Amino acid sequence: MPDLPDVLGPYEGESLVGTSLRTETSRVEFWDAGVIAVEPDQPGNKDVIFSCAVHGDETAPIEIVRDMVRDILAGKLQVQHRTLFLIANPAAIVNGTRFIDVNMNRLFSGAHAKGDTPEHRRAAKLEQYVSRFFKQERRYHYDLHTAIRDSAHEKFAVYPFTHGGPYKREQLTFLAECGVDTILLNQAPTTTFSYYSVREHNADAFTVELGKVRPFGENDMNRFADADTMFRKLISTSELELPQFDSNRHHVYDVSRSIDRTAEDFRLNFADDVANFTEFELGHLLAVDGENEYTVEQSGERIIFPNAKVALGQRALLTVVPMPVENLKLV
Ligand SMILES: O=C(O)CCC(=O)N[C@@H](CCC(=O)O)C(=O)O
Ligand SMILES: [Zn+2]
Repeated sequence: MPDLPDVLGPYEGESLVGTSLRTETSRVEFWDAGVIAVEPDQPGNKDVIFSCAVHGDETAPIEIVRDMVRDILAGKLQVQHRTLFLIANPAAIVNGTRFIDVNMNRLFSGAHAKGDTPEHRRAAKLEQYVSRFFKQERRYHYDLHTAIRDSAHEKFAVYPFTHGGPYKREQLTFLAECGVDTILLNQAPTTTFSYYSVREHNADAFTVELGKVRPFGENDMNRFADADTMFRKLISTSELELPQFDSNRHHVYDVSRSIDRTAEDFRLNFADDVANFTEFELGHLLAVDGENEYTVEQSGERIIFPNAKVALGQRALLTVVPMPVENLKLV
């Protein structure tokens, strides 16, 4: 792994914290290590957050964010809307691991108050930065990730629980333009970063999975070109022009079950190289959690985010079922 300064540039370094720099059209403020706010002199009406490295080994989103920040500072990307970049867990990046002590993406919406690890403290601060940043009515937060496994749908987004509210055509179209053609509808509150921004700040927020986890230097950045182009357009264009919503562009899955690891002897009944969105036959044994066996209950049920190594009490597997786009309540 390259040294941290090579990865994040000087923007992560303590030296800049509390200072700001000017570009031709905006002020760039360094609120904390990896917390960079861009305040255009004449801001448009959107507040946009891009976060990365909630999981420290998910490197492609870090490179995407780093390059946007570099280009803003070099005057190559002129920002029209207030934008906050969050490099969520710099310590885990340095460590080259998903996290130092605990999975940070289970610590939002106040869950950070139940512990005192570096991740707990950082999640609390990230919430404060988001609260300090969001001011205007139109709020967006794209929390960028890459997944541990291969995936039948390379790019997908988790649409956090809407509590019965409608799903937004504009957001589905924006994501599709980013190459994210698959959406998982979460059906319960979670302690993820994206749900926090939805629930606490009424933002359009998503966990966006852009590909597979790879070490620095091994990402084929061409695979992220559409996402990168759209992210840049979003913050540099006063009103983004999107194509008409087209239901044929989207694959939608409803989260059916969330299976937690509750026992030491938890195992998945499929190989490590089985990809996300793989479908199993009705009755197929998916996981064994101590005395409990989890089998496929619905035809078309597929697995997503399987991880037998999660801490006790955490989600080890989701199952999803396809949902016709026509069944969605859209606005
Ligand atoms: O690839 C995996 O197994 C994990 C990928 C990952 O980190 N996913 C997020 C999803 C968050 C959400 O449900 O919104 C996570 O598990 O934190
Ligand atoms: Zn992740």
